[in-house]
Amino acid sequence: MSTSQKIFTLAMVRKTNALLLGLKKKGFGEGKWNGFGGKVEKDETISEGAVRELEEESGLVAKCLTKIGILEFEFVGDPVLFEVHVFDVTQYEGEPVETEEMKPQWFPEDGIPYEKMWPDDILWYPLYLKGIKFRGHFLYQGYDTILNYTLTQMDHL
Ligand SMILES: Cc1cc(-c2ccco2)c2oc(N)nc2c1
Repeated sequence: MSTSQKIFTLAMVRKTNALLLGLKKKGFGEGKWNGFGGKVEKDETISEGAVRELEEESGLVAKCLTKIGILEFEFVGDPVLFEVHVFDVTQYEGEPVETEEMKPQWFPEDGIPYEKMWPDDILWYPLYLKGIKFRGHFLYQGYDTILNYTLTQMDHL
């Protein structure tokens, strides 16, 4: 089966015991709280794409990113495979601002609104918050149901 891969970024911005999430106001994932990210353009590296998307969507300029995960998403009946590179951002400049795409809000690590997020998040956030790197593959049916998944701890990414 011919699957095409599309590379996306997801930047998770953290400060002491709190995580910055954005409410997606339109487009893919509308109505869900998520990290900040999007497509990687042809003329940029994956981490350059992550820095660009974070600034476009939140106004924050990442000064240091750490690759912490790779998530693959496929949807029943759709040959496109989403390959999402997840980064942890703890050093950044600026204050988060609402943009056309995203309404940012800080959440305490023990108050993450999983019921208003992608269903995979509740599965890998606990690893992320413990500093464990991961690789996951999720088969979605529609945007709200995971039919099956694998999630593996990785020592290096
Ligand atoms: C299918 C899917 C896509 C993304 C995504 C696209 C761009 C950045 O992330 C997700 O992000 C999360 N947390 N679950 C996700 C599921």
